[in-house]
Amino acid sequence: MDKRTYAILGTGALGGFYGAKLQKSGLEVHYLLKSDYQQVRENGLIIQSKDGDFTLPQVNAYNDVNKMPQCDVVIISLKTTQNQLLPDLLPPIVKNNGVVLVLQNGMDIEPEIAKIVDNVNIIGGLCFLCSNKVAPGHIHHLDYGQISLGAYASNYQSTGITKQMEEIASDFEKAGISIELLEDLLLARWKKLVWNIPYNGLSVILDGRTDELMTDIHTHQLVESLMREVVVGAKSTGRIIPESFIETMLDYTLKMKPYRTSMKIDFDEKRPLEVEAIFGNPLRKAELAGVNLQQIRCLYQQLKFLDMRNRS
Ligand SMILES: NC(=O)C1=CN([C@@H]2O[C@H](COP(=O)(O)OP(=O)(O)OC[C@H]3O[C@@H](n4cnc5c(N)ncnc54)[C@H](OP(=O)(O)O)[C@@H]3O)[C@@H](O)[C@H]2O)C=CC1
Ligand SMILES: CC(C)(CO)C(=O)C(=O)O
Repeated sequence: MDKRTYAILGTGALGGFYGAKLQKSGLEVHYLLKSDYQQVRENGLIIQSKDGDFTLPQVNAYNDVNKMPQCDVVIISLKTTQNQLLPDLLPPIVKNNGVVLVLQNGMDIEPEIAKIVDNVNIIGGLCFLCSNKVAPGHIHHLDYGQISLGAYASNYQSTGITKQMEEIASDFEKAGISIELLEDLLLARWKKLVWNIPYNGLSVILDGRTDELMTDIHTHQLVESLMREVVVGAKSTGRIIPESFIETMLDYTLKMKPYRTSMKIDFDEKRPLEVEAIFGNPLRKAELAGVNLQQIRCLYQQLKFLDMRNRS
């Protein structure tokens, strides 16, 4: 096959970074933008990265999906708070039998995509990336970058490794992004939440960076106890996360450069928070299985209040 073409639905901290890396490796990439459209169309993208800075003076920039070509792989890199737009944004650019690659944090996004487009391969990707958009078309990649990929099948049945996953992994690896292929997407989503639920939630509620949450004994204990509750949530849906994974996530965060989580950045910028995808959906999933995740519910309720007050 010819080289695969990529569309980036939401050219921000994550989509801008991965899209630019794919383009730099020689692939054709088409970027959907909103407020940065004019700037990026005229000046391209600037990537400031711990792995080496680079600029792409010319990119295929759009502010309307109807002007974009259909692409082999459509990467969803909007904030989940904008996913209500997907019924309009996705169908025009997805190829029959193409791939929709969901690189967003949270749970239960893929079933929503499956309702919007059929005859596509839906793949979820969990990104271990620390990246911020610091100005229009200017992305600052601070740390990490690895993606774990899993294919979606109805009700998150485990699928094995698909041909499309291997092809995407090959494109990303050529672009310098390391990829892990997984057989069970639901397990991968729960594992990512072991990080996102405590740190994203507490960073907003307690107004703290990751290093601050780790050095104080009380917040360190709180983080750990929330991680354990995510493990209980995973178990309620038949997914087992080993005890050692909690240690790995604590260690990963200790070694991370002091980081303002993406949810904290959204809060500080008075943007909507991804509360439903990261907290509401896993809570409801566990509830359906008869399990009440009390500590996570407590975070959810506080975040809903803070989010509403912050934007009113
Ligand atoms: N940043 C990171 O390091 C990580 C992020 N994630 C996840 O990735 C996802 C994306 O996050 P992130 O990249 O940080 O978020 P950003 O806010 O940086 O990027 C989202 C982009 O989508 C654009 N957008 C919004 N609405 C539209 C629209 N209607 N048409 C076109 N573009 C639009 C925004 O443009 P505008 O600014 O003009 O509104 C923005 O540039 C989230 O689910 C997040 O949790 C996961 C791991 C790490
Ligand atoms: C875990 C992390 C930092 C990416 O590795 C993230 O997902 C976030 O900031 O939301």
